[in-house]
Amino acid sequence: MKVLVIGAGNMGLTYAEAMSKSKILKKRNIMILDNSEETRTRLDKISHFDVFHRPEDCVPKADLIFLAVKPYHSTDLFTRLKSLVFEGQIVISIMAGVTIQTMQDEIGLPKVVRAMPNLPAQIGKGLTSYTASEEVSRIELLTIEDLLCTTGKTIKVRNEKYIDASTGISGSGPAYVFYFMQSMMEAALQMGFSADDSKDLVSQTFTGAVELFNQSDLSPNSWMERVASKGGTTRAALDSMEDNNVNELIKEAAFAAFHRAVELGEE
Ligand SMILES: NC(=O)C1=CN([C@@H]2O[C@H](COP(=O)(O)OP(=O)(O)OC[C@H]3O[C@@H](n4cnc5c(N)ncnc54)[C@H](O)[C@@H]3O)[C@@H](O)[C@H]2O)C=CC1
Ligand SMILES: O=C(O)[C@@H]1CCC=N1
Repeated sequence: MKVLVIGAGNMGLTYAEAMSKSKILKKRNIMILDNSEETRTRLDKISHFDVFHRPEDCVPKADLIFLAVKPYHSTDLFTRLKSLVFEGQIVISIMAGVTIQTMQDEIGLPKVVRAMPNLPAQIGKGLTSYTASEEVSRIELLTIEDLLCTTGKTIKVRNEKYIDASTGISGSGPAYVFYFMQSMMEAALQMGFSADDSKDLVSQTFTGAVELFNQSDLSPNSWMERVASKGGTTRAALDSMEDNNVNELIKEAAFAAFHRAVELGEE
């Protein structure tokens, strides 16, 4: 099976690298198409990929076309793909918002998988949700799931609404965690810690808390109660967050991303 990854940015290259290490594909079975000369020059130095700049040289050779360009580049790309694709090819898209129906109509291929990964895929700790058009067979979907699993965990969702929803939770989610980390690092600096110490204080706190959570069946609320003593310091912090409605604001932010994903699909 030959896979063509279109768009070798943060996510496309991550998937190309991960898939190339899997047993499902041989290294030479991954092709990359990117329209940035700078990116292609950089990639040419990584010998295990065949890198292309003209769709006509690679699209007809692919069994599976993995789309990883920004959503606003998709329309031009679809127009170029339409005359080059042939029946039986499968499209996998990780683009936020862009719907299966749009890809079927604009590329002209019925077999489409829509997936939403996240940035920790870069270190094999990603979470990718996915769903497929009914034209994709169960066997094809099993192979695709194996490919998506090369970057971490996968969850199959019922329909595209959940792809947009997971964009608001796991797709954009790493940025919310970094937002929280940035705020805590700024607080540490204001308290007088050095930049290095601020980084250690915050990063080890996040790592430790997440590992505790992962190794137990307790909810985040139960863990919060274990940290907070009555009348103590943590209670003061949690009360301050409650008074400022932080819980609601975080949910509002996740829904903003969800709604933006839906909106991108309508643009
Ligand atoms: N960055 C993230 O955390 C996540 C991104 N995504 C989705 O992944 C997609 C890619 O995002 P990034 O990798 O962050 O973008 P990026 O900007 O790092 O990479 C996009 C690449 O596509 C190339 N490109 C643009 N138009 C092209 C065309 N017509 N033909 C060939 N190559 C073309 C660009 O040169 C660039 O190398 C987006 O649609 C985004 O919604 C999904 C989940 C997480
Ligand atoms: O911000 C974005 O649109 C993409 C989708 C999920 C993460 N990054």
